[in-house]
Formats: sequence, C-alpha cells, structure tokens
Amino acid sequence: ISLASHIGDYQFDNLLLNAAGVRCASTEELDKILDSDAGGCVTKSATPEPRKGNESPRMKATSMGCINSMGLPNHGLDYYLKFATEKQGNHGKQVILSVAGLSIDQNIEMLKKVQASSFSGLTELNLSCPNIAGKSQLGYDFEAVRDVLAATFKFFKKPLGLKLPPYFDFNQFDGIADVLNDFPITYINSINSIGNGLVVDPETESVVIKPKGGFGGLGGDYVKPTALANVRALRLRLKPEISIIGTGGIKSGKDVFEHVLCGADLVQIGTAFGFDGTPIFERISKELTELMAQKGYQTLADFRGKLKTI
Ligand SMILES: C=Cc1c(C(=O)O)[nH]c(=O)[nH]c1=O
Repeated sequence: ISLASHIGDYQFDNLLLNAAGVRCASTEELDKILDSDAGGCVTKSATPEPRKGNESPRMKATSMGCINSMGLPNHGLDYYLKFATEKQGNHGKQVILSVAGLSIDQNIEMLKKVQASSFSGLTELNLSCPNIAGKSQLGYDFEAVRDVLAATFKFFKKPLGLKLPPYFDFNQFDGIADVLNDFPITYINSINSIGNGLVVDPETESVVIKPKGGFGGLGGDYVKPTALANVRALRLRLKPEISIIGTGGIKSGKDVFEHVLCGADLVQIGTAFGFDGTPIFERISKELTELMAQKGYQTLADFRGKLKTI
C-alpha cells in the first residue's frame, strides 16, 4: 500500500505535510518535521522582513480545535528561502516555501526574490491571512486575485501554489475558479482557517485572545465540513492541471481519506499537529494504511475524487 502522491513534477513519498503556521517558524521545528514520517514540510508564511506578530494571548486551544490571531510572526523571507534552498534535493522530502505579503506590492517583491534565487521548489502564496488588523483576506477579492496573478506570471516561472480562504457560497466557488483557471497555477491549498470567529469564556465573561477584540481564525473540528466542501467544489471546477492540497480538520487517517475522496492530492495538518507534534504523522499514516487495506485500495489514486453522491 502506498501513500505516495505528487504535485506537478514534485514527488512526495507520503501525502502528509504540516500546515503553514504550526510548529514551523524555526529551522529546528522544520527539521523535526523533515525527520518525521511527514512527506515534507511547509514554512511559516514569510513577510519581507521579520515580524513579532500580534500581542499575546494570540492562540487558544478549545475542545473543538483552536482560535488564533498570531499576526504573522516570522523570521522574514531570507531565513526561509535559505532553509528551503539548502534542503532541496536531499531528504527526498519537499520543503514548500510559504509567503504572505501585507500588500500586493510585498507579494510581488517577495516572488521576484524567489524567482531570482536558486530555490527550485514549490512556493505557496498565502492569499488568506485573516489576522492583520485593517487588512482583509485578499482571497475574497476576486479581481484583486486576478491582478496579483496577472502581475506575478509576467515574471514568475517557478511552480506556484495558492493558499485560499474558505468559501461559503456556490457563486464564490464559481468566482474564484473562473480566476484560477486563467493562470498556470501548480496547486491550490484549501482551506486556511475560518477567519474572524469568536470564542467566549462564560466563566470570565471574556474573549480568550487579545488581538482584534478576540476575533480570530478557527481551526480543527470547527472547520472540517467547510474544508471538505472547498476541496470538493474546487476539484469539480478547476482544470485538472491544478492540483489540490486539502487542509482543515484532519486528526485521523479517516479524515485524510475523506479529503482524498473529495479530490485532495496532498493534505496538511495544522491544529492537530499543534496538539500532538510530529508523532501524528506516523499515527495517521498507519491509520490511513489500515483503512485502505480494509477497503482493498493499494494507492491514493484508487479512490481520489471518487466521492459518491446520492
Ligand atoms: C499568515 C497568517 C495567518 C495566521 C497568522 O499568522 O495570524 N493565522 C492563520 O490562521 N492563517 C494565516 O494565514
């Protein structure tokens, strides 16, 4: 039984990755993921310069997942570009470089730097950070997405993935797919956290995180049905050359199976990886392998995208 998969020409012996932002801000954390059963890793989304991020408390675990408003704390693009470039070729595991500018100009500036570098791996452009005060998620402004992609593909010739926010309406699925199908995108990654949720503590009668009056991105059990819907809806609408990474609500082999049934080529684990650490990759690989054996599947292609309707 094989858990191998690919994104474009990039091979992964295991379809499991971490989700950007979780235990992946330092090279030590990234090396731990590469040394685990994960098929590769993705860096914390980078900004042009290092950032401290939002004030704490900025993340809170709950019984159903977590809420965060980290505010893009990271060591800056050069730090991650250096790491990703050093790692390419060895480990047999891909390092995906995630970038999240605070403006279209910053995104273009960073992608120009990546294009000019010797990095030959996958770059993930994050269009969906919900936690920068005063900044809306670019992924909800379809014409802005079209502008960014048009400007990007004038000079960017390396493989590019997009981290998308969750969409909640068929007009939105149609709208974003119409834009994405016009460009040579290597993959899309759905979903980022469900933005601007609110967790309240009835004991203290207070919010639980400090930034933005307590509003933050939701991950974990809160988001799995929305994540599966976005993977499925985009798989049905996007041209086959665009691969899909499924992210959201994964904490077991069964959850991975559901994402692949909906069309995912790879999957990323955020909240649950935050709770369990790198042993989760071995556990979930075992659970998925057992589930596939019970069902008589040898490879992910045997069931990918084959969700039945009734
Ligand atoms: C890149 C910033 C993000 C953050 C953050 O750094 O606050 N949190 C998320 O849930 N998703 C993001 O995309």
